[in-house]
Amino acid sequence: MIEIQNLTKRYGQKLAVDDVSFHVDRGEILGFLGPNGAGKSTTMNILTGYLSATSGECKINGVDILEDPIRAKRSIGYLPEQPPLYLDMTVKEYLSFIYDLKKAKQPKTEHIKEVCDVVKISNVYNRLIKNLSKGYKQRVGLAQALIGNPEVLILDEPTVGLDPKQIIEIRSLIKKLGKKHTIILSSHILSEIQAVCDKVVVINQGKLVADDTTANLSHNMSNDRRYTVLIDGPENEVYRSLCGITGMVNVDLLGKREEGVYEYSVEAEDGVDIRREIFKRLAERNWPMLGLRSSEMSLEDIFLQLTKDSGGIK
Ligand SMILES: Nc1ncnc2c1ncn2[C@@H]1O[C@H](COP(=O)(O)OP(=O)(O)OP(=O)(O)O)[C@@H](O)[C@H]1O
Repeated sequence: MIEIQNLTKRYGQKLAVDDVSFHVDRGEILGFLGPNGAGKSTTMNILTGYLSATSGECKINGVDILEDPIRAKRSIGYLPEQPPLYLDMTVKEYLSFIYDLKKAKQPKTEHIKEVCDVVKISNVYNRLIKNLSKGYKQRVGLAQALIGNPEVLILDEPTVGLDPKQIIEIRSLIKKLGKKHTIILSSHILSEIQAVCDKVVVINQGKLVADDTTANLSHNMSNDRRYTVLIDGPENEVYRSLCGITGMVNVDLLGKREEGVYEYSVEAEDGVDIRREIFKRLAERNWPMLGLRSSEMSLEDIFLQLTKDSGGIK
């Protein structure tokens, strides 16, 4: 659906995007991550036809954005970080204006009504945009992206500046939209990417440093087979017992969590699943296991690791 091949962009001497390739399949929600100045906006601007590339290809639905921008743009709904709203228009006037600009083909009144229903702004249809809350303005921004029913949605930090309730609402709306559209979502809120996206692409200093599913990234980058275990039992004996398990590489006592209850970090040899053996040993000694969780890295840890040379994240 979206195909980016060897994309490079130079601003004079500055190499902003350096030979980046990735693709997004139909119906996927892709998270696009990177620290400040990594080249995200440049990539998105090329993808949406606002900037030309120095070299490389960008195809939307098989159409090259540089060769046939008008056709390619028909498949794209774009919500920039600052939604392009005319504040002195009502929602109705604005969406009607956008409909005309995009030369949308759907029956006008029905289509605008349908879009308003999807993003839940029908109740403010006749209100001036400047009087709407930030969350509602963002929904109007999403509505303009949806006019014309484009297959691809490109959303640049769509939840920036919203309160937690609005963030949850917009996120679930994006998830819902993902059922019908292919979406690229740029965000610096990592939990958002983890909650909403199927796949994640990370760029750093113009280069692609990761392109995988969120689950795979977290799994592959983790020091495989690490768990945190919470055990009700005498600390030294439990420690020794855990150390004695075949395939155990390391046991660390993390600390006391309740009276008589201690938390341990355990690590097994590659390819060895020690969970059952831990359970059996503890059961034999009648030391209840109160919790066992995988210590796989969060997307936040992965992001920091992948971009650690760039001097901080946005
Ligand atoms: N018009 C321009 N002329 C020269 N350099 C530019 C121009 N636009 C961007 N850059 C540089 O290119 C690099 C990539 O910028 P870009 O805006 O794409 O990054 P970004 O990942 O979107 O960052 P942010 O998260 O801060 O928006 C940066 O070093 C930036 O300073």
